[in-house]
Amino acid sequence: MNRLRIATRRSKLALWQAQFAADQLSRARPGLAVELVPLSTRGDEFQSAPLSEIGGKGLFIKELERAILAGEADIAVHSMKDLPAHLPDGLRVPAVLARHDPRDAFISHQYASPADMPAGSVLGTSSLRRQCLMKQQYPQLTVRFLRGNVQTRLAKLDAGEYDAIILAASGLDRMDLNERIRRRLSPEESLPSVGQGTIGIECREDDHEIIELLQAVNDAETWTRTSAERAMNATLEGSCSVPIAGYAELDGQALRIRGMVGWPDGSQVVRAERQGDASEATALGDAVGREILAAGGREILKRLAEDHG
Ligand SMILES: NCc1[nH]cc(CCC(=O)O)c1CC(=O)O
Repeated sequence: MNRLRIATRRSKLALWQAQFAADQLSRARPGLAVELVPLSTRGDEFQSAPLSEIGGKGLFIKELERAILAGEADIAVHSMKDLPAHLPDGLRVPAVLARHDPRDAFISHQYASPADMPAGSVLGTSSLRRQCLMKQQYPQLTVRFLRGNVQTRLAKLDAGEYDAIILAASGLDRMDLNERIRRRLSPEESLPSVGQGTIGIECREDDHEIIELLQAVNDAETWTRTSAERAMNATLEGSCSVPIAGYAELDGQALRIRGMVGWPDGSQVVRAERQGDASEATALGDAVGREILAAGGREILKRLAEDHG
């Protein structure tokens, strides 16, 4: 193999991430000719509708997966946050790159943190997780729907449509827009999304040559954290139409994973956490998921599924 084709979405952030992965792969295999294959996805084309109405998270990645399965690309580079709990048959993610900042970022012209926002202030986010966690702590806020790529969302804030917005810190760091960040929210303030800040690489599960190449850029620590978070998500059967968070940290071999499921208006939040050895990552993630289900999460997920018909 001397040529590697990388399927990517066309947004600036997606292209940056694909190029970042391309650079790491080129370093791991000098002489490899890496090229990007930019594709349009339904999620990018229908930016004004709520994701849950146009088909959910999978929309951003289906076209990239189709291209790999059709042999039009060898790999696809994704934000792990955008990958559903279960991958389609025939595909796998053999590598994740070293995680960037997993935290949520608070951005505002007037306010330094969510706690400073007076009653009735408008916070922009279309993440049900961010909405739920902010409303739980600051019920006086009005949360308003906000979609579009990172640049579009910042432009809507600047146009005065919102008093503040929340975005992933990693996306802003990658786009060199981090001077816009007023506060990086701690996991206690805003428990991150499963996979946030992590770039993953997907390929065909029978493509052994590519899998071997990808393993050279895999980051072991990120892999362990991702495994724990995704195991929790799989147990909860998480989708993007549900407020779900899952965040794992590693200190040497000591793994800590925290998770939550909530009601979108913040009126209910169920949390659980486990600590254990890194070798037990998936079991710990699964245990957090099961504890959340038993402590009221199952009821919340059932009611949300009924609401969405
Ligand atoms: N929901 C879209 C999305 N998917 C991944 C990121 C950020 C990059 C990452 O998590 O690595 C973003 C933007 C955001 O949430 O602000």
